[in-house]
Amino acid sequence: MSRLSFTNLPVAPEVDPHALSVGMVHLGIGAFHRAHQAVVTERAAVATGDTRWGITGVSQRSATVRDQLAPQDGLYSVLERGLGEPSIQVIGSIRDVLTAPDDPEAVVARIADPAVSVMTLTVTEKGYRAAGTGLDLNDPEIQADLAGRPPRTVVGQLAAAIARRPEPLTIVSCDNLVANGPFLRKLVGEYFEALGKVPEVFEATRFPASMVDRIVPATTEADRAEAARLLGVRDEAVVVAEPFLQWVIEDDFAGDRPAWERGGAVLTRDVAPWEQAKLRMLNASHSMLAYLGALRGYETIAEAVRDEELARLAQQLMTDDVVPTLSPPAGLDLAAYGETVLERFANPALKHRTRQVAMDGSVKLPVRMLGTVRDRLTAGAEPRTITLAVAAWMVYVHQTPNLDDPQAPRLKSAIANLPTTSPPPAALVDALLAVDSVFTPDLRDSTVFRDLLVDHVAALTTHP
Ligand SMILES: NC(=O)c1ccc[n+]([C@@H]2O[C@H](COP(=O)([O-])OP(=O)(O)OC[C@H]3O[C@@H](n4cnc5c(N)ncnc54)[C@H](O)[C@@H]3O)[C@@H](O)[C@H]2O)c1
Ligand SMILES: O=P(O)(O)OC[C@@H](O)[C@@H](O)[C@H](O)[C@H](O)CO
Repeated sequence: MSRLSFTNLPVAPEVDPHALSVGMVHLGIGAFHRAHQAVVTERAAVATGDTRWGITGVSQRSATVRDQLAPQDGLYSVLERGLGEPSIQVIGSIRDVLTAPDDPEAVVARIADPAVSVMTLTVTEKGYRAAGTGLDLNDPEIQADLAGRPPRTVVGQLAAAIARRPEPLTIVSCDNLVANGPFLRKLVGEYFEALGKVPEVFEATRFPASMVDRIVPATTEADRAEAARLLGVRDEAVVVAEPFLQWVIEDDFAGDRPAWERGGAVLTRDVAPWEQAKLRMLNASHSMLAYLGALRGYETIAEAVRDEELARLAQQLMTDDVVPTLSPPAGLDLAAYGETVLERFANPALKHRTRQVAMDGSVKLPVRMLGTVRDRLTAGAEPRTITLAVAAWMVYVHQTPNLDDPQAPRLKSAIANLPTTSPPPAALVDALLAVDSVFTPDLRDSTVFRDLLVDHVAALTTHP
């Protein structure tokens, strides 16, 4: 079967890719960007006729996405799976792909290009190379960038490009992090300080916060086969997504940008209440279903949420523990939001693997769960259900042989002395609570939190 390309185009994208010039760079061209920001950017171009916002995608680690997209002239499709028949749309907004490991200098040069005024990134939590609330200056890759090689880390790439630009840039983080924009600004600022030189243009560089939402599981061979059936040509770069799409962006830009609001995004002065509601409700319950679901042997989130006990616990996590910590933005009904989240998780066509959502727990827990635990403890409450989610992560860390986590060696060494079956619950809890890159001293010292963890770990290991 022939391959999707300009000459094999069964369904044309809504935008004419030939007409687009590159005005935007994206770091971390994984599945999510292709199903989210690239789609909104294309819709904005269609709505306005503005042709300046073609995208250069940057593959940060492997050349896989470049090798998928290059033979397809950058074209790919989004396979949308709701409750009815799937639909498919070809997207043309990504105009080229650079691979950072092959040519780090080209990445910096493209971000520094005066035609580029805005960029986005989705490089996962670990891509920020933070330790606690600051840049991890002990990270060997950060040290190598600081020593002057063509930068390979995200923060190093951004700093090098910012320093080269006469005009300030706007950098929009689209990762699931608390105050993602300001956090990234702090990391880049610390990098410049470590270099001993903060360029003047940094002051005017903007890092708006943004809340992103669309469930986009990793693409499988079955997805590629379905895309081929629907398109009549093969698309190696297809991404699968649910119909729901939300992007709330802080309206703080240094220069020109795509009219994202015309593509469905919301521009606002304060993203924090949106972001907090999403991370604490959706992402925390997602992770809880992933850990409890994986422990019960469920392959996908949809299977896990069809287990009535797990669905009840996810609901309880949101209503009992999370909602009391939130100040929702005007117009967001938290009870209805929680219902919608569970309905979205139940979408059987998505096949989001529990093990995919469960990965990188050491960097996800602090963002998704531990803020809620802290707020409830401070309020004198017993955060029972959210602590069950943390306990499930602990048992998962213990039971999973090839743990997919940037801190796997540290976590596994913390529990190395425990028996591989039926570890004493208190010993497992104390060993993992002592990992100070995950748990801050206030949480480590809370007897309420520890006792709840021990109870839950005991229950999970005896009656999973
Ligand atoms: N997939 C979703 O449903 C979804 C929804 C909302 C937000 N997000 C955000 O997008 C991120 C990426 O999700 P995805 O589905 O595209 O995943 P993916 O695995 O398809 O892509 C991950 C991207 O991050 C890059 N990356 C990974 N580790 C890195 C590191 N150490 N340094 C630099 N870059 C690194 C990879 O090169 C790749 O481009 C998530 O971690 C999350 O923050 C995803
Ligand atoms: O993408 P990750 O691995 O950071 O997290 C897994 C999911 O919880 C997450 O991607 C959600 O699907 C997403 O945040 C929904 O908008």
